[in-house]
Amino acid sequence: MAKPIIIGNWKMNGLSEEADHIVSVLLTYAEQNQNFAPTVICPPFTQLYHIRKHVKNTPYALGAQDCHIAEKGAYTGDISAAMLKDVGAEYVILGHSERRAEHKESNELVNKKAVAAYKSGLLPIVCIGETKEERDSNQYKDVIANQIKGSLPEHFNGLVAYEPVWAIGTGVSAKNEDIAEVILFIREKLVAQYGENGKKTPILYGGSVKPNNVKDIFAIPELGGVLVGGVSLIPEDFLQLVTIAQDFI
Ligand SMILES: O=C(CO)COP(=O)(O)O
Repeated sequence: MAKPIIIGNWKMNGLSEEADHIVSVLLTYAEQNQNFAPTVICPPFTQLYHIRKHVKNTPYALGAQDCHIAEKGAYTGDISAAMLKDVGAEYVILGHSERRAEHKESNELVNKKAVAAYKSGLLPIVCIGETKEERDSNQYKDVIANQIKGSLPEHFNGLVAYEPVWAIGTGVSAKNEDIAEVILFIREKLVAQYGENGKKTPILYGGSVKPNNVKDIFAIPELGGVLVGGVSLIPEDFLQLVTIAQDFI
């Protein structure tokens, strides 16, 4: 297995001073350590162009946190995948539960965004995951199956992130056996939908990933990496995840 990928989702955080601080800590680490696990940082749109200049020719890749379905046009306030590519992004997070909840993003919309991302040369990171009510009422597999079927386009070349909504930002990650069960379930669904290609899609876990639980999470079979929120804003802790990932090949 390849080294797990680590993706930091800054969410709506990172004014210039904070962004510069995080990036400078990451760059110092990169100067001192070679050949480390693939690492992606997803700052807010406002920081992408600036950070691009600093991470160019370093091991860090850049991602964004959303994109519009159209390439360009009369969509005031929106940002297209082509624009993200233009400022150096290689990845884009789509269908995060915070967007599904706050902006009522449907599986159909996420699907169209994934197509737009792919057409512009970005790798979509499509987020799926059940709410606490859906887990408690034992509907989580149906929800996840629907999200996979609805959110992933016919031709999909990207990553899937399993983020149970109830584990995000709570400080308490899902139990490893629960994560493991869902990761295998997602793998089955991907193989059913895409055949051989479905075996290659990296499946990530997100939800209160921290230095003290990441080692056990990386050990989960079929897991391709982690999508990290809060800890991505604490560069020393984020880099501990990167260091721990080294041991997983
Ligand atoms: O939503 C997340 C990443 O996209 C997870 O956030 P936390 O790591 O803060 O729980």
